[in-house]
Amino acid sequence: MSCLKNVPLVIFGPSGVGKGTLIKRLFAEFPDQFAFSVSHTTRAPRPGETDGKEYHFVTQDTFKSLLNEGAFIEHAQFSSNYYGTSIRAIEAVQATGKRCILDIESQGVRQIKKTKINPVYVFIAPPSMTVLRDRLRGRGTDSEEAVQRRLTIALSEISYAGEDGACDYIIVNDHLDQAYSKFRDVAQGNRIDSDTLPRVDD
Ligand SMILES: Nc1ncnc2c1ncn2[C@@H]1O[C@H](COP(=O)(O)OP(=O)(O)OP(=O)(O)O)[C@@H](O)[C@H]1O
Repeated sequence: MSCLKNVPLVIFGPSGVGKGTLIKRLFAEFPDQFAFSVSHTTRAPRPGETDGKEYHFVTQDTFKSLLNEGAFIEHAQFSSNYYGTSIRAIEAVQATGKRCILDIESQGVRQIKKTKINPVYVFIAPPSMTVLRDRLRGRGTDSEEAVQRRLTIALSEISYAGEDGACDYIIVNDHLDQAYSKFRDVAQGNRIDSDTLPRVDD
């Protein structure tokens, strides 16, 4: 077993690129080897959600105290709610012997780089902007306006991934089986050859 297998694995990349699809397949193939950490949130639990399972549900005051104590390696605000990944949540996964998987945005990646956590960073890239647009449309969860917004953010994520030291590996999610095979290799602590970032002028 490689020592790389125990450090958290951070997956980031544009919305709609297929991060969730790859992670779902990994969890299905190796249910005992990988897990998400349980994030904190100030949003209210939805029906069926349990505190400590989907999220640690906390008040804004508790969230702010934890933030001031330096409990979070990354946090973000979406609409009026805060979300954060705590060091303890990562340690809780590690204590079970599983590898912790973090599916986050590039803002979170920048924050984690300032902490003592030293994960492996994998950027999942689309083969092209056209394909990304088609996947976002095909998913059918966003309005055309939202798709355009996501594409604009995607451009800056891809540009960040191209910066020196931004990520350890780039995997282009073109053919799912091939991308998954590379992703599984990295998740299992192996080294792979990075793919090349797509041109973004199509
Ligand atoms: N290699 C692939 N080829 C074709 N379609 C794919 C591929 N990978 C994923 N998809 C499809 O693209 C859509 C977006 O995938 P997914 O929801 O996994 O993206 P995501 O990166 O997790 O997005 P978000 O960050 O918004 O959650 C889905 O409909 C999925 O089935």
